[in-house]
Amino acid sequence: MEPHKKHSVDGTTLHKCHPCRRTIPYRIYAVFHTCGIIALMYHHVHSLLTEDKTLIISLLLLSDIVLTFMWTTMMCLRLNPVHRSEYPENCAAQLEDFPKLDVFICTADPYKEPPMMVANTALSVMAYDYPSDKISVYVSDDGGSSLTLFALMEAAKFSKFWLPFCKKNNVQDRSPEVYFSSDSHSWSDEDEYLKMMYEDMKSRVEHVVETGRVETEFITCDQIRGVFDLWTKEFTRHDHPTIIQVLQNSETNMDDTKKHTMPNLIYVSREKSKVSQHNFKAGALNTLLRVSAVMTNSPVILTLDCDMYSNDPTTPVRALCYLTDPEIISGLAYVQFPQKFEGVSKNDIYACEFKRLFDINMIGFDGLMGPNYVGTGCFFNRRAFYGPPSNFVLPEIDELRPNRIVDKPIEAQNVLILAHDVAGCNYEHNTNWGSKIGFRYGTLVEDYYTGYRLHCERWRSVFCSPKRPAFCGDSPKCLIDMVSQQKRWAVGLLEVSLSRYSPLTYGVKSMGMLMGVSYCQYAFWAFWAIPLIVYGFLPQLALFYGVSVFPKSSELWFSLYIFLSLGAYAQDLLDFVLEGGSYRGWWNDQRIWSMRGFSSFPFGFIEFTLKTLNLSTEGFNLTSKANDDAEQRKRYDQEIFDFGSSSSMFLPMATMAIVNLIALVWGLYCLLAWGEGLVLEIMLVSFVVVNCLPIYEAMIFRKDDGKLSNRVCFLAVILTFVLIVSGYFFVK
Ligand SMILES: O=c1ccn([C@@H]2O[C@H](COP(=O)(O)OP(=O)(O)O[C@H]3O[C@H](CO)[C@@H](O)[C@H](O)[C@H]3O)[C@@H](O)[C@H]2O)c(=O)[nH]1
Ligand SMILES: [Mn+2]
Repeated sequence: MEPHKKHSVDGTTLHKCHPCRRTIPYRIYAVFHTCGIIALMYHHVHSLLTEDKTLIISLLLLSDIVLTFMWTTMMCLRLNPVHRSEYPENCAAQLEDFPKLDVFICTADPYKEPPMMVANTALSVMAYDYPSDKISVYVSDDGGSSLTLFALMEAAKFSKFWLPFCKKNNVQDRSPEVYFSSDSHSWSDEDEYLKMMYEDMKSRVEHVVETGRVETEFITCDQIRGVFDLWTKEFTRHDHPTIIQVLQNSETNMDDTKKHTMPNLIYVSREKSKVSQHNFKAGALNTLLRVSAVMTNSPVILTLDCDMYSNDPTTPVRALCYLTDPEIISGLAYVQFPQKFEGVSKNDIYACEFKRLFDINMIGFDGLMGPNYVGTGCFFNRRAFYGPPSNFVLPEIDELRPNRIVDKPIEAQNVLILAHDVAGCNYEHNTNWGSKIGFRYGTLVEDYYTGYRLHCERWRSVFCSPKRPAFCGDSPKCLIDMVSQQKRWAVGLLEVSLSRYSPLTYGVKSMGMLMGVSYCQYAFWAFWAIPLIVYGFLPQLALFYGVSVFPKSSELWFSLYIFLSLGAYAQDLLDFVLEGGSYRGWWNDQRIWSMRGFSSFPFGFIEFTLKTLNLSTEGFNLTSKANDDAEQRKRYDQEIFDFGSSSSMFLPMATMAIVNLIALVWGLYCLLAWGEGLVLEIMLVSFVVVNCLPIYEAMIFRKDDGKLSNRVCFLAVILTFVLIVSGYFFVK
């Protein structure tokens, strides 16, 4: 799609694409920055040959190579960013011809992902402004939990009232939890009545979750009473048969007013066995792909995480502006919406909004071949899972062909039998699932990897970012959750970058230079650890021993350092602010990025190594979405860092903070005592110290549960001592 191009069908415009105005200045700046980098590399090589600080200079050179590489990947995404707008009202004219829509919702643990949250997510999509009989919602429960099934059974009942209510009153918040807890509207009697019904259901579900079992008197729906008997004594989440339960059928179920049909709602918990691989979320999604192919086989698929409810009922029509455009559909794999989060603190202290990931880089990718897939809020063209646009890969059985027309009711006996069959844990043996068909296996970041492989097959994608967020989700709300999530991503990304499908080799070959290198920014994400750790310790230790690692302020190279670092930071800030971020938000973002460099990334490296050597079997650690610690919640809202667990992940950053503080004191002392000092080193150290202020606070001044544990502080002091002593041998 060329920039500035309008796409119209029969004279009505469906969508437009506008290049960003910053493109030209960015390209000009890139030329200067590149010259600067070349000069710096020359400087390093020259010093390496003429000076005798080989170790120090080699480490700096290595770091700067990584920084240069990362900057290049960002530059590729800054070459042609585009914004898009779409015109759903023009698309809505063809209501009759809307394609069927299958929605996939993933959940995996009723205690980390409260069933009520899953129910709300399901209700919010069932209530889309879209022909109800064309929507089918499939919930995949990897936790194999009767509690989740119970919540969905209740949701199905409630939806018969909720859906007509939303449509009649044109409610915008179609997640009942959001609607009933908002105070931006006045309450009618009908509202009150529905709210009561909702609260009733909520208390039943929460009661069941609390007691941990579904008692028979709670099961009001006779048709599905039997299914709960499947949870026998031998049933565990890692070992159980397939459960597929149709909770609502659009052919037979009407809403409360008997005017509208209801969407399909289907609960799926795939068969699990300890001895066969389940491939985490990618495996769950592939099961849904097959089960839905057997039951409804809709051409459009929306994937959602259970924590991402729909925040705008018109979203599917918006996606259709692209997915029904005959000019592009044959090559279009998916339409990705950004992940937006609710309840984020004012300045986002843990940088969990991921502005770079979900906004800034997205528009950059969109000007090339399209955004990467981020696991949720994405409308797929079903065909995209079956090989490249020009080269259809046949599934092993006819019933799974993406273009097959389904002509049997979803509850027909043989449909259900086949659905159970394709959800079996051994079904994928000797098939192309996970390698050539469906979501791709082999990494903990199935989303990134699947999108990447689709782009390698020369599929395209589109980024759609409407003003009103289309989906709202949950993000980590304490530090340990954040660093653990990031560690999982780091491991998953290393699994891609160091495989034979690395974007640097395979990617560049199959998608071209720009896309391939852009994809490297994530793939080599953990490599940020190298420059961060080197710059966090090396100049500081050198400072102790009066050794200069950077040019003196009188040298010309000094200005080069200032230009490159200020330039890179300023451009990062500019990206952030131009895409709607705040200055404080940016400050927090860069701080968290450097903290990850001392926690998630190095620990990700270690875990990846252990995994490769078969010494660890770490899987997919779910992020907890049950924030029920009130104290912790309060600290988060007040933007006070929460180090609340005594994890060794905090040790390197605590050590780094202490080393920098001592270095700063010592450096300033030298500067004052002798009137000359290592200016660049002191500037760097001061910047780090300012960034570390919350860490010092958590070490010394705080008494609450969120402070840095004594064990970590103690170890950090010892480690600092060891570093300083050993610094004598390699710095001097
Ligand atoms: O074995 C598993 C593990 C996870 N999930 C689901 O995967 C989703 C994402 O898990 P979450 O703990 O919320 O991880 P996040 O780090 O928040 O998720 C981001 O990163 C993941 C990849 O690591 C992507 O799958 C997600 O879409 C993306 O939002 C949830 O709906 C889970 O229920 C499963 O279905 N089966
Ligand atoms: Mn999540």
